[in-house]
Amino acid sequence: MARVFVTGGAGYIGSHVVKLLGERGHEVLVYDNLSTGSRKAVLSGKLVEGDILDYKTLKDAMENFRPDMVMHFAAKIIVPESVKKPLLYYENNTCGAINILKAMRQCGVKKFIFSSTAAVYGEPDKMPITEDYPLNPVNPYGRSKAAVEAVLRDLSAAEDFRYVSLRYFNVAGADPEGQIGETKPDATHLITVCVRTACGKRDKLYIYGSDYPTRDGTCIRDYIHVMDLAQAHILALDYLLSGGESDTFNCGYGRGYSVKEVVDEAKKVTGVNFPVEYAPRRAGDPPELVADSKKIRGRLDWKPRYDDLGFIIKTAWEWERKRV
Ligand SMILES: NC(=O)c1ccc[n+]([C@@H]2O[C@H](COP(=O)([O-])OP(=O)(O)OC[C@H]3O[C@@H](n4cnc5c(N)ncnc54)[C@H](O)[C@@H]3O)[C@@H](O)[C@H]2O)c1
Ligand SMILES: O=c1ccn([C@@H]2O[C@H](COP(=O)(O)OP(=O)(O)O[C@H]3O[C@H](CO)[C@@H](O)[C@H](O)[C@H]3O)[C@@H](O)[C@H]2O)c(=O)[nH]1
Repeated sequence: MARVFVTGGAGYIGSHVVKLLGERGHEVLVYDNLSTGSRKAVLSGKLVEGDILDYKTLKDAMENFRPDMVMHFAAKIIVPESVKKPLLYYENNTCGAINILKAMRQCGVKKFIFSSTAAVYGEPDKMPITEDYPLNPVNPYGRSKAAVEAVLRDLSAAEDFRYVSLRYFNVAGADPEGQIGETKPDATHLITVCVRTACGKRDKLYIYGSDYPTRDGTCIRDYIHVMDLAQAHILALDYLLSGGESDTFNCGYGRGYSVKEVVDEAKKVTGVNFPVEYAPRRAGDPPELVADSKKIRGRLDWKPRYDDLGFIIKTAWEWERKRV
């Protein structure tokens, strides 16, 4: 049993991890400013409303809770927004993470799990992507996260501090038990947009770019079910608690779907032939991102349960209809 301080635990991914932590008997404190998260999504432990950029409130909350470990989800996450507002991203994602690491040092907390991203790789010329592929992010969001990874490597080399950095690919779907899911009204993620358009909450879906060098001209991504990702966090926690060294793992299934393939599957799963229109490319989008996931499967014994695009869309669709 561990005491886990979870920043961003009221958000989409964090809330699924918090649910699983609670089910495994871990003690949770969620620290979240509720900018995109929601109080109702926190199914286990307590919530302290605070900003990671507010050092005093952050440190006090950590000091009072005395965690064994920090899981850090709080971040700004929208690639095109990061292109328009880079300072917002560097401040929240890079400075915010440094604040947490400083508070951890002051409170004597030495274990950290970081929400990194496939966006740190940029536009690799080789698929699938292994963890040792050189980092060359092509947008401020990816750079704001790659900067944190550099800090983590240096800190781990210099001090008694160990971390796991999980590089998520495209996270989608919802809790199969239907308790939580994506709630952000302005969510931009493809599968969320598909099911919201199928529900009639949006008029149409735009496919951004049809001239990429891919099999059908639309971007390819590796979509991972949010509950399989949550399970990866539990394994990373066990790994660090049992003395594991600092390490980095891709979180994806290892196969990619094009935007068009996802849209077609969403029409099939929902049974709705929702309106779709082609639009110009979106700034900052790499053509293809597919994980090589051998490392996490081998070293953490990660066994995904929901590796099925139709099932991922189905859980997102059921969640979306329930909250109509
Ligand atoms: N969704 C994806 O596909 C994806 C892919 C790769 C990486 N990630 C990473 O996963 C993490 C969680 O993403 P998500 O999809 O759940 O996003 P989200 O917006 O649903 O969750 C982020 C949470 O952090 C909180 N937050 C943001 N800034 C904060 C601040 N300054 N202080 C305190 N709380 C703050 C928000 O209120 C929210 O609850 C992020 O670090 C993101 O970069 C997400
Ligand atoms: O309405 C839409 C929404 C998305 N897309 C396309 O679908 C693909 C996936 O886009 P999206 O679901 O917005 O995810 P990404 O931009 O790939 O980024 C997500 O996945 C990254 C990891 O791959 C994470 O780092 C980011 O936080 C997360 O937002 C991209 O080609 C988009 O251009 C559309 O064509 N229409």
